Amino acid sequence: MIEAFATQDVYAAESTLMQTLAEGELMARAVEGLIEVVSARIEQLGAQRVVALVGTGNNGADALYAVAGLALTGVNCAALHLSGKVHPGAYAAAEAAGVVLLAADENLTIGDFSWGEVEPGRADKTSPIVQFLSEADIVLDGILGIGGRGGLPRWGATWVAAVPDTAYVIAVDVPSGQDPNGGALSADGVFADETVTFSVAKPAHLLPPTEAAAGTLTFVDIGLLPSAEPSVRRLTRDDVADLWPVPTAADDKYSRGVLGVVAGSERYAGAAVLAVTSAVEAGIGMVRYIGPATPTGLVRQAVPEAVIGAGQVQAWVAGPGVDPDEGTEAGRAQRQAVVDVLDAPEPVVLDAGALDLVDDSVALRRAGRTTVLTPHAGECARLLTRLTSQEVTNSEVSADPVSAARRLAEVTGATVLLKGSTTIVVGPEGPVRSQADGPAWLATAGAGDVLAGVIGVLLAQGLDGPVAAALGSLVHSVAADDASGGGPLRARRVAQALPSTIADLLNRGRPTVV
Ligand SMILES: NC(=O)C1=CN([C@@H]2O[C@H](COP(=O)(O)OP(=O)(O)OC[C@H]3O[C@@H](n4cnc5c(N)ncnc54)[C@H](O)[C@@H]3O)[C@@H](O)[C@H]2O)[C@@H](O)CC1
Repeated sequence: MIEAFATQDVYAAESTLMQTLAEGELMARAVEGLIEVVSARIEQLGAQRVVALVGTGNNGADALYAVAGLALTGVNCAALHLSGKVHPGAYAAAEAAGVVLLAADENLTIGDFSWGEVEPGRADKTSPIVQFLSEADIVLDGILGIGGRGGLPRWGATWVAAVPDTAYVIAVDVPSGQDPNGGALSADGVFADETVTFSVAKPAHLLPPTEAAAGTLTFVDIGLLPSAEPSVRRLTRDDVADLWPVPTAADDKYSRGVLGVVAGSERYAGAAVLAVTSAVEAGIGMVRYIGPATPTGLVRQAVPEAVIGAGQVQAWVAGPGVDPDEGTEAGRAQRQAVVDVLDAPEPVVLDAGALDLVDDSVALRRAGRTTVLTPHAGECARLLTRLTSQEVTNSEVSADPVSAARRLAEVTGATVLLKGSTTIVVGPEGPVRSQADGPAWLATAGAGDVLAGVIGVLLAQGLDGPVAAALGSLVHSVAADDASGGGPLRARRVAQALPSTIADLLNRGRPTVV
């Protein structure tokens, strides 16, 4: 599991740890790890020149000490820093190691040359800053770390605008200008190829949309161990074996969980097949399917294991392919079946068409009962608009998905899984969960029906809402990765990949006995 901690908790852990260490030891560990990572990239990329952007805090000191260390091993290194506002120890080390140093003023002048007119994104080629950075193969961003607040200062934005497109950008700890605790993305902040962070992730690394600015996340262990609760959790493939329910010899099909699936309509009949297939492939004891004639016929044919009709279940999936507008008798009956599920005592996944049937009675009706809502951004915006009587747009949800998911969890009392390239899970309490494991090919019709089936299986087997949602999302994405092999995929293949994906994940790390 990857856990991200809020900056105040990281600072608290730092100060506790520093009391046990010699002065400078913690930064020395960070710098040593940073040098190791940058050296590896120099080798991999055949890089000739490394340029550090050095801010006024310890983050800048990390970057400057790192280029000093690299220069001592013969690497061609340079550093841009603010005149008079640089860590003295790091500056002395860089000077002694022969790092080429350029000091710039906060008021955007260097000597007589004013480069204050350079607009971020439209760097003036005659600017000495642009020229200084033009030869950089690797740029080490040490402008702001976890002490950064309120985006980049103007001088910092101008430095970033001068970074050549061809450079490989490594952010030290946090991409400068992006809020370390996550939040809106800053367009003139750093968009790194890689971020080297220390011991633990920060929320910006795991949460959309700032996650997009962090690039690949690399950890350097400096011994930090925050005692606070994490703000964000992300499951990894290594966690699956500990969480996924595995049957024992004492189990039968009923004890392994029975899932009720209310899915499909005349118009969206295939969704029923996908959700039921997914549940069966993900290892449910039994599926009971409820739906109109056409999807029922398809389910009978495609999934002979499914039992048609109501009966006792341990959890429900309601909504895939349910058409909220179907005016037929069968359509009305299917909507009533969804409404009945809303009142069921068992855990429930409400997806797609069922979300349109969620009104402000849901918090009361499902109080004390496990409920997982699985909207995408558009469905989340529609739900929030309806439930809060305030217009919320799709783009508002996409710009700050964490706040939107939190708000929806608050007003419904449910666990909200907000779909996206990074999927967010917010429970009624506890940390935010974030999963970003699937290939972009997974953005395909029917993928959500398969996801709902997997989460339903986990709820039927007794997992709580947030864990079922996050684990379901991870396994669904890994199955998609396995099915895709780097190319296009259809939702049915994601469902069909589930048995071998789950087997691989369960056997991961298990020693082979020959
Ligand atoms: N405390 C420690 O012992 C360690 C800290 N480490 C590094 O130290 C970093 C944190 O250092 P700091 O606490 O000095 O914080 P930063 O280096 O992130 O910068 C804080 C400085 O920038 C200023 N600042 C913040 N936002 C600004 C803005 N928008 N415009 C202009 N100035 C702004 C602050 O007033 C402060 O002077 C970590 O991210 C990490 O890189 C590592 O060396 C590990 C050990």
